[in-house]
Amino acid sequence: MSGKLLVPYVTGGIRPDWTGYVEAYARSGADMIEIGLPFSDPILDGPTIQQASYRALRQGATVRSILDDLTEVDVDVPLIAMTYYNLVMHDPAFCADLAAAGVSGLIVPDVPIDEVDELAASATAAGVDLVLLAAPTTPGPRLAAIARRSRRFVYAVSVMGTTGERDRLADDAVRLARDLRALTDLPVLLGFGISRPAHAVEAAEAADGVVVASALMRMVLDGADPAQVGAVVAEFRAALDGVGVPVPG
Ligand SMILES: O=P(O)(O)OC[C@@H](O)[C@@H](O)c1c[nH]c2ccccc12
Repeated sequence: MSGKLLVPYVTGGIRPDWTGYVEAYARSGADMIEIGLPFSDPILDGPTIQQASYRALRQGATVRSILDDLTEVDVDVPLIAMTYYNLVMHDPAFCADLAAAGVSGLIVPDVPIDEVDELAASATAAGVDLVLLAAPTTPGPRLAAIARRSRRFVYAVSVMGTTGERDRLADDAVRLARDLRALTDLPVLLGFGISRPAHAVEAAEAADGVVVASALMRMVLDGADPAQVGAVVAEFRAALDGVGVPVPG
């Protein structure tokens, strides 16, 4: 076992039985699970997660309905919510509601670090870890601040642009992960464009693990059931477990 972390994603409310994906991911070796709370204007998302968000919203998914669904889920794996600031900023109870539903982390990618104080305070008060993101163009001093203020892990965004599948890991990704590793003892997880187990292996040379979303959500949009998507999560798990382990013979 390499100890590399695997964080698969699912859009909350994508199907009536969507929590089945959460359970399948947990059984397939996920270390944490990212739950997208769909928002109508997901500016950082590429076509796959956009489509998943719209589909969930059309089916009536709300923050409330998703958190209610999650209270019924019994998994040992930490749940990390991801959403946009719009859904968070008007609701003083947002972080407390997450905690009450068993969610222990939060990613809000459109809050710049200079404006994160209020949200960070309410997350801390609720016992929710606010995960901050860094990008390949983030300047050094800012990178240090992000590394210092992030909780649970630091999210290293592998490319400038939107979420979505890519053919190969960006060169900048490995450099960013290395830079962050030098700044913090928290795990550094790479995300954006990790679409195949081979990408995860490459990413894990420098990072402590990966976030995988679009590659899984494309399957979900195409109708794959929890067991089928869980099988792909298990492939990522097996690939990461092989990192740094000598090949026998
Ligand atoms: O979809 P990808 O390329 O595998 O990347 C993960 C990413 O989608 C997921 O972590 C996430 C979904 N929406 C986001 C918005 C911003 C930052 C991160 C996210």
